[in-house]
Amino acid sequence: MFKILTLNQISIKGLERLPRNQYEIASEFTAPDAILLRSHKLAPADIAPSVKAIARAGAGTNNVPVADCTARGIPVFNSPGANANAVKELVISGLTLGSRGILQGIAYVNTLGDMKDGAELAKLLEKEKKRFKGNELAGRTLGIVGLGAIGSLIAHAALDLGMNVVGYDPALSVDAAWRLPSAVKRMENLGSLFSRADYITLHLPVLDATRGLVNAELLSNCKPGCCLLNFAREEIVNVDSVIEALEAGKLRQFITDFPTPELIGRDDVILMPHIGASTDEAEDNCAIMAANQLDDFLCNGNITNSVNFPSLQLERSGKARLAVVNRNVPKILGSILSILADADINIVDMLNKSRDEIAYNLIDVGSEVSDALLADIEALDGVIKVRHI
Ligand SMILES: NC(=O)c1ccc[n+]([C@@H]2O[C@H](COP(=O)([O-])OP(=O)(O)OC[C@H]3O[C@@H](n4cnc5c(N)ncnc54)[C@H](O)[C@@H]3O)[C@@H](O)[C@H]2O)c1
Ligand SMILES: O=C(O)[C@H](O)COP(=O)(O)O
Repeated sequence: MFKILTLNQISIKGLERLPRNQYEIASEFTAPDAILLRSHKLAPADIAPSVKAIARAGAGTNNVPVADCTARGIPVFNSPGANANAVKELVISGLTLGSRGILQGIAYVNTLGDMKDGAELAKLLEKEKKRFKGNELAGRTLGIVGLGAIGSLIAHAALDLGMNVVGYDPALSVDAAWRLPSAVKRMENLGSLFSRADYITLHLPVLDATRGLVNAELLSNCKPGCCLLNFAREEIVNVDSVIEALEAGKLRQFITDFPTPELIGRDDVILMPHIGASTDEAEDNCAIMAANQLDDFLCNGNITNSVNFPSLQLERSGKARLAVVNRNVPKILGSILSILADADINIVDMLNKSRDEIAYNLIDVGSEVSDALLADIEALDGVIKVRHI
């Protein structure tokens, strides 16, 4: 029986992927086998020694201490693309809210509750509506920073709205490049994107290299009247620089899913409470993907969509399976295989892959493996974790 610790509310459709005869699921456990979470901020000390895997039902894993998990031999999974459509739809709403006086118009109408004469009300609204006039998106240029799962969906939607689209992504994967519409113009650097766009939307992860990326220097490139949207992460944008750019008229509006105190109450800012992925569909998709990946790892040792481990799947064969995590240095695999050979244990199938500083091995053997032999493998210099599945 595996114990799964949930640190956020996880969609029931995902939890149903973890059958009750194999899994106990609760929000409190002292020695869980795995952690399933969304945006809960996890500290290294919160990860019990019993934890074998962590699954983030969502895209960003900046709330998980990934480097610490790698050092401890714990794979961290996420759900790439599973909430991308939800974010795309909210960004399209952001674009329309940023181009017309929609929120201001709604707020104005709501002040008129005392007017009881319908004809008078209609006359007043016809007189006042010019205050809420805006501009169309068609013909304007949208700059997309980060052209992965979300950025590429937004590129398609913006082109459908008649916008021109320019994009920047220095780490674009081949798969992501295939998904991009050919009409997206590739920008060589962020400065060029910022100087061309009427609207700029951010869809990149927070990393050491992207923290504070949108700063005063970059914002100085903006066309006056530009509108910036941040549905990626708070840390990517320097809020003081954004406020200065708003006050200098460099930016007309800032629309974000990550409010900070100094932004609240400003007329030139639209704040949402981190609801980019808050749809039934996205919550179900993310939870199902995360739970399936966790199940396949705990039951078979297979790894799909990990942010720190290599991707690796091996059909089950033989009597038992060993899953071994070790430092990615020569000779360790040879030492593991020698221990098995000395114990007369035949290897039926095996797969070994590495990613950065760690290597991961699935070894199917023809006979049962004793606890003493597992302890010998675990005691090898450079071996981080051994599981007998
Ligand atoms: N508001 C929300 O609720 C919400 C929901 C989902 C995701 N997000 C955030 O959006 C981010 C992107 O999500 P995704 O699903 O599109 O991820 P993704 O991994 O599919 O795409 C991210 C893209 O950013 C690119 N990138 C990396 N560094 C870059 C840089 N310096 N400049 C430009 N591009 C760079 C990558 O190459 C990749 O193509 C997530 O990491 C998460 O932080 C927010
Ligand atoms: O990175 C993500 O997937 C989003 O920020 C969604 O976060 P949430 O699952 O807490 O809504």
